[in-house]
Amino acid sequence: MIEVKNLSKKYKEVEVLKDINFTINQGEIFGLVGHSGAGKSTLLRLINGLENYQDGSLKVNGVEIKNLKGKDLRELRKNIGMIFQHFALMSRKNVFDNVAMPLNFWGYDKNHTQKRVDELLEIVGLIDKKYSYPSELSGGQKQRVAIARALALNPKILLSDEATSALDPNITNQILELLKRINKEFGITIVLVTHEMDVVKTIANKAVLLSKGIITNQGEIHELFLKPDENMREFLGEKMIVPKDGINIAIYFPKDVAFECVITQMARNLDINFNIVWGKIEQLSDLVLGHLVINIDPKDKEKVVNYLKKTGVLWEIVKK
Ligand SMILES: Nc1ncnc2c1ncn2[C@@H]1O[C@H](COP(=O)(O)OP(=O)(O)OP(=O)(O)O)[C@@H](O)[C@H]1O
Repeated sequence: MIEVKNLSKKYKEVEVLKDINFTINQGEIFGLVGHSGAGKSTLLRLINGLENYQDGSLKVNGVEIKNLKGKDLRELRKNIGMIFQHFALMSRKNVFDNVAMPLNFWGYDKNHTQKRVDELLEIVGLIDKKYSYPSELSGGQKQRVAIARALALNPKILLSDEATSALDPNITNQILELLKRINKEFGITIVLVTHEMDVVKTIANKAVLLSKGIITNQGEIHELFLKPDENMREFLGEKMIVPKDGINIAIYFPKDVAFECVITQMARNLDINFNIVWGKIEQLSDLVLGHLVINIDPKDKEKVVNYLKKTGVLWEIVKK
């Protein structure tokens, strides 16, 4: 659905996206994650043709975005809804008129617009606020209006630029639940830009991690979290503090063995003692992942390694 190949983007002489490659399939919730200035918003603007790129290819439904002009570009944007951190609502228009804006722009008749706006306000749970003005709404409600407006023309893709960054955690979760429901019920592909890994963890299926215009990591969410490498750990702000003595072994529990008693069984079967020196359970959108570090006596290393190889868990010896 969205295919990015060897894409590069420059602002004057500064290359802000370098050799970007990824594919987003229809119906996915895909995260573009990274620190401020990584190039996430730029990438999102390239997808809906708001900006141009110098090298490489960016195709939406097989169409090269760079080549689109005039009516074709407007048609592309009709198929792509967008929501923003600060909602971008018109303060002088009420909820109904805000949601009706795209329908009016495309010249739909009054009856269709009335019906469609009511339908959308039902979907986002705001039918009772139809005649309220943005200033009378909470942040979460404003974002719901923005979501309704973004869906007005039945887009195939919804782009979300830090849509929950201005909201508190509780409201963030409600908006993420709404986005999940929209994705499921209408099959809309969602691309979300965020600097919060929690957001991606909660709803995305796949993500790319961007750093200074380069993709450092990409894949299924559970893979990214299952065995986070240096880049992921740095992004997550995670510092593993482990003992200097002995051998530290990190064990990652994939989805199908997350709850099995690998550790206790190993202690019993091998008749050894060890310490658990670091641990974390990660709740992802629909699964739980475990990550433990054990500290063993060097004399047990071979036994433990051989045992772990047989269990099917992922593991590695932590470098000192
Ligand atoms: N219109 C522009 N002209 C020149 N440079 C720009 C322009 N827009 C963005 N940049 C630069 O491109 C780089 C990527 O910016 P971008 O906004 O895409 O990052 P981001 O990851 O979305 O960050 P943030 O979360 O802070 O918005 C930054 O170095 C930024 O200064």
